[in-house]
Amino acid sequence: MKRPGRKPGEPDVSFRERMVALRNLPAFFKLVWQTSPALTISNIVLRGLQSAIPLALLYVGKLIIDEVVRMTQLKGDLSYQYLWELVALEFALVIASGALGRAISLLDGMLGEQVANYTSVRIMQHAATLDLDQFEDSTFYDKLERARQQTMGRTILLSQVLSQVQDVITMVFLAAGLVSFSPWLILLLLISVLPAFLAETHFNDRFYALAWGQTSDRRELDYIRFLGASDESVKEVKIFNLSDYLVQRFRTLSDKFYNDKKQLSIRYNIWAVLFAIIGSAGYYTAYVIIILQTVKGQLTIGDLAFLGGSFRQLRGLLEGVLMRFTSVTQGAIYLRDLFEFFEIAPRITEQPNARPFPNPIREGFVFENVGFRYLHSERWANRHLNFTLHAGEKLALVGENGAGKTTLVKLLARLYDPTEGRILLDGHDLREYNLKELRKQVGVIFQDFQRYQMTLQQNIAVGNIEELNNQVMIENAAYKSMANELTERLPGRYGQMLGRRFNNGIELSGGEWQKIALARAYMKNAQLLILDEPTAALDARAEYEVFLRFADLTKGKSAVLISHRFSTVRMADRILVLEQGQLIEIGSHEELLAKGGRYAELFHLQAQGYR
Ligand SMILES: Nc1ncnc2c1ncn2[C@@H]1O[C@H](COP(=O)(O)OP(=O)(O)OP(=O)(O)O)[C@@H](O)[C@H]1O
Repeated sequence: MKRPGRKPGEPDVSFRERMVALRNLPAFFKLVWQTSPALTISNIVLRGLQSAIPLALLYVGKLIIDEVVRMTQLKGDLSYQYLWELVALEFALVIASGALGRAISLLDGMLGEQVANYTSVRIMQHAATLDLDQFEDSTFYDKLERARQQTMGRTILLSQVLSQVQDVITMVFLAAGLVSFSPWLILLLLISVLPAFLAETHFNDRFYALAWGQTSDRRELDYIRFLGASDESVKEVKIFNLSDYLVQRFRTLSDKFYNDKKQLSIRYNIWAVLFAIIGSAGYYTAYVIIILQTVKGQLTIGDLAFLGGSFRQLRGLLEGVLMRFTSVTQGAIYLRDLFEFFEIAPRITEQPNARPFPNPIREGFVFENVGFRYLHSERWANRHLNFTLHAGEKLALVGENGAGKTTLVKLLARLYDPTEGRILLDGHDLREYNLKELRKQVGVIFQDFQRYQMTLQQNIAVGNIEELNNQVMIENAAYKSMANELTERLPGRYGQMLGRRFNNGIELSGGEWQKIALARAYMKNAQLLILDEPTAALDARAEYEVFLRFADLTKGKSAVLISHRFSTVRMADRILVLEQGQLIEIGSHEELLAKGGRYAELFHLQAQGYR
């Protein structure tokens, strides 16, 4: 049933749905258990002990009062021994309760933090298995964001659920005592607390819907906060004078969140006060009844203290349990987001009996009518691609911006699978091959490569992280890409922290970063090397040298180069010209020039610029 005031797409958190969400709790506790069995068990045992203490305290209190009353009515020599024993017992109980409470919150804190860390690790691990296009989908991002938020929230859920169980046990103890005197008091208790519980459920539902509806706006808010104060954006923010605009946008969004939440919070608190009055009225009705019975002599003064105390505590606990119930179900609903995220499965997977990747590649890659369309896009980024990348061949991709060059190499590296057609490698569909081996054998350096805020050594080693400590290999790769020249001016040499984010980090120029990225390509002995604009940031001399080495170093291996510079492109064996995702020309530099087609036109255009 849709409730009034609900926006389309907002989740409907009915009572039933809350109960259903509770089904996530066992899975959650499994996760808690996996995190630390020892902490989990200790926590449960301590809480079990703690839950019996309130009843014991009340009962000893009653015995003390009854004993005091009895003694005041006696004449002559009095024996205090029993009384002092009772007082000592109560003292011991109070001390035990305090110590247990501390121990429990210590365990809660430790366990909660471990659960948060463990969940973060699992989110990272799972995210790493997912496909590139899943990351390019904003609904996926929202889910990832909600899953991430779970990690801290779950610490609270954990202690809430455990406290809930503990309080229910305490209540059973207290109720047992109360029932033996007058069962209907329990009924009165339930009736007085119920309205507050229903209101709580309703408002929690509204708060969740509000948070749910704000997920993507919140991402924008975080993004603006980041843009407004980060080393990456500060340059442009200053030059374009963006600060006021960003602040304004931040204010608009954050004010909207604030106002939405404020209205709901005010309404919630007004209702909460009203229902608390009903709860108190119930308590005092019961109290008056107990007082009257005591006056009539049906109950002792100790009974009065015990029953009054039990009832007050029971009411407090019941209220707490019912209120907490809604936040526990709330937490369980958020857990659903977390577990749903874990359920997202990658589509780019390998079959159970995947083929080993050929080593060496014998024939090469054959594109058979390959087409690719991005998710949610009407346009084909690649279409009707038919060509062969022969084993050992160096192929260059040329085309205007948006022609589909990067998309083509992403298909080749199996970051996406073709929407139509297929890519064969040595006669078999690329999808049939072992994916891990494929990732090892196909090396790609993208134009938007990462500048890791790590040491130079780590920055190069990311190309093959298993060799992180292989100094010889790293220096070799650096030599091949000319990144080695850089080390001469880095005080920390290969151990030098790069970037500005961390202490003593040194920032590099665009071309220097590019040489490091190139070194990554040499870190593994891949059979197919794909370089997407590998020299765009290099100066002319560096570019020339890089390519001399490249041709030499990749002898016998296949390579695909994307470049807008014809000085680079002409070194390839063959050149493939793309236009609007389609292949329009293919051949060697000389052949294409002789043909006088699009390639020749683009080539002369660039050459003219240099004249
Ligand atoms: N992740 C994406 N989601 C949706 N569309 C995309 C995505 N990436 C690229 N496109 C679109 O696909 C088309 C081909 O893009 P591609 O990046 O392959 O071009 P390109 O030839 O490498 O361009 P450039 O020379 O500018 O790097 C473009 O129209 C682009 O807008």
